[in-house]
Amino acid sequence: MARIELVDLAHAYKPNPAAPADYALRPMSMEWRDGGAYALLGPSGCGKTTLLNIISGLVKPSHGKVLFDGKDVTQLPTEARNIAQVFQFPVIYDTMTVHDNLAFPLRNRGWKESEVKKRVQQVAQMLELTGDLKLRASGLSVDAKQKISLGRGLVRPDVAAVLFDEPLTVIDPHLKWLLRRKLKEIHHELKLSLIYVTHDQVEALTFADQVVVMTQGEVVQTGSAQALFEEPEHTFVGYFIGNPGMNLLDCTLDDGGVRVAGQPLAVSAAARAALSGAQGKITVGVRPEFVECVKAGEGGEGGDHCLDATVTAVRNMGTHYLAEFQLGGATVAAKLRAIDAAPGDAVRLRFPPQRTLFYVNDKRVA
Ligand SMILES: Nc1ncnc2c1ncn2[C@@H]1O[C@H](COP(=O)(O)OP(=O)(O)OP(=O)(O)O)[C@@H](O)[C@H]1O
Repeated sequence: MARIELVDLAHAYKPNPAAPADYALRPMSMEWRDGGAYALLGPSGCGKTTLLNIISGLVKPSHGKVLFDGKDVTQLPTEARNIAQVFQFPVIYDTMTVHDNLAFPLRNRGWKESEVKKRVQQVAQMLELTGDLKLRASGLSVDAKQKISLGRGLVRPDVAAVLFDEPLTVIDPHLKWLLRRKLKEIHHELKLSLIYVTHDQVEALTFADQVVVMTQGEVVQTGSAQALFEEPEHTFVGYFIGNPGMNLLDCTLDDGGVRVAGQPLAVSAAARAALSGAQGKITVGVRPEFVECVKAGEGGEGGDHCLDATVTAVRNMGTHYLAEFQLGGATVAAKLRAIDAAPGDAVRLRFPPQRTLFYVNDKRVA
């Protein structure tokens, strides 16, 4: 297992990149700890695969270095990096048994047969493949074949890292749910360094200790599921994580507070200080889980943290109501335990100050 450092890393597929948009990966530096489980999460085209391929050695970066345990591996080919990889589609030997497929990476490195047997049993048990060990891979379903690919990726204990590129794409939804949790348990047990590319937030948040969120070739935040949910450092993280994502509303600075859709919204002293003199686009963010709905004319004690809005939709989701409101030209979503209003009604929406975040040019300031 290895600590992985990315130092001033950047990559452009086109020659002579000039503008930031010319880069598939914009300049970044970060360190991933030995034995950590990391997910690279972002929409299609944001640069996840480029970053994974730079770590595996399939792509040589145009700038910067990749270090494994302090050793510069940037110019080393994939086979000299001591990594395991699992791809979207199964990569296995159809004519071999499941056992021999799992044993292959170990036998290739000269492991004793008794040790091979022990390790294969351990990995097969974790992936619930024990009953299939004697079967020929060719007769198995695509799900089972992909489990073998996962097993082959996880079987060597001495790799620098195991890299996964959307490995659950072909897996049936129910098994996908089980495997996500399984991978987390396996990580806990085998303590391998895992790097996992996905565009699926549930997959990333279930599997990883740390999620690296990317957009347009840039890493905008690395954090735990809780940090990404509660304290998104960038408006993209607020929007991309959560279902629905964070409410993000344009606002203007006002004496002692801000204005949202022309209405005053009181802010904390800390937020006021952070916003004072801000230049550029100012955005207020509050997650649908934290928005409160009170009747028009009522604001209770927190009246100055309320804004007038109109209900546009209410859906009963079984565990909660998902309500939508019109606030000026913007839409605000709220997940509510109960709602005493119907579409067309005037209400007040309360943004609790401790759950209300502020962004200047998309970066969080308070
Ligand atoms: N070999 C290549 N040559 C030129 N441009 C490329 C190449 N590979 C990727 N790109 C471009 O680099 C950018 C990042 O692509 P990348 O595949 O890394 O993103 P991704 O987040 O993994 O997307 P996806 O989930 O769709 O694979 C995209 O604009 C893509 O078109």
